[in-house]
Amino acid sequence: MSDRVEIFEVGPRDGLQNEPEPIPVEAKVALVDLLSRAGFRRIEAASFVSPKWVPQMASSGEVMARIARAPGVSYAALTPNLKGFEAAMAAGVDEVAIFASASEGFSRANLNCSIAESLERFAPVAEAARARDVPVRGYVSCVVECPFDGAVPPEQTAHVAAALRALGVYEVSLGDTIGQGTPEAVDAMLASVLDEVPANALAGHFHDTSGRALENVDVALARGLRVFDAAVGGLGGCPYAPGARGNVATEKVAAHVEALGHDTGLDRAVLSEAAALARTMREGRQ
Ligand SMILES: CC(C)(COP(=O)([O-])OP(=O)([O-])OC[C@H]1O[C@@H](n2cnc3c(N)ncnc32)[C@H](O)[C@@H]1OP(=O)([O-])[O-])[C@@H](O)C(=O)NCCC(=O)NCCSC(=O)C[C@@](C)(O)CC(=O)[O-]
Repeated sequence: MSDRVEIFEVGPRDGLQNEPEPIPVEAKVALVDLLSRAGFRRIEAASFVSPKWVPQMASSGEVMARIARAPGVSYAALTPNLKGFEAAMAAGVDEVAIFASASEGFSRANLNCSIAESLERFAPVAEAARARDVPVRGYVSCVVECPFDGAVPPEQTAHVAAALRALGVYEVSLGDTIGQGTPEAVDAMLASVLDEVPANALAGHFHDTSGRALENVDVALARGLRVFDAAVGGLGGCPYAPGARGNVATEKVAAHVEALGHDTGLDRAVLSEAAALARTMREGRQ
């Protein structure tokens, strides 16, 4: 078996957004530039959210202005509303992401509104993106477990994934935001989501809080998913999800899926360099 597995690199955004001390723009740019040489097709480099909510991402425009864009790489950013979308366009972002939650508790904590209200807010973003021919990705957070509401029923995740698809997202990334998903729970969730969205329009986004991320990658591979979000060096966490730790490390996922016979198209030597840089960014505060 040698089919392609794509790793969508989220380190510069999901990885760094939770860092408590401001990281200098030069360091963020150096990380993105290194990742640009590693062979990713897509790198989430920025987030145009309220700086009051996520101060670390306030420098996103500057980061986008200073990175050396590699041909063929799509540089992505989160955009929770039209204000974020316009800022992302001004910064030259190639694709945007809207992000909903499968649980009401996390939706309130992360976006200050209900799931239904968040979907209403995303509609004009999706419409504006369509008008400009900008691809839109969708995230669903807390797909199996929520730090506020507990276990999330699979149908609830499927409902939100379907709603994002209906808004026109080309891919729905399913987030085990706090990394508490067991392989059984992830499998049940995927079975339900696959009734609504085909595997080739889904991505797995696993945090490694409980050390089960690779098992969950295996479950998702068996269900036909071929895209996984990961953060180089295992950076990460979500400021509005208590207990959320790092995203699964990119180099770990790459080694794992390559050992299973999949091709990632990544340069593992450059990836190691990027992981070392990511670790120094995190260790800067230890
Ligand atoms: C959605 C809001 C804005 C609502 O926040 P709000 O306070 O309800 O909204 P508001 O409209 O009243 O705005 C408050 C202030 O923010 C400003 N503002 C408003 N929007 C923007 C914007 N786009 N860019 C810059 N500024 C903005 C706005 O202008 C105003 O400024 P003020 O008048 O007070 O000076 C807020 O809740 C927010 O920014 N939330 C984002 C939280 C976030 O980024 N969380 C982390 C990302 S999600 C995640 O990590 C999960 C994921 C995707 O990785 C998958 C997984 O693992 O599950």
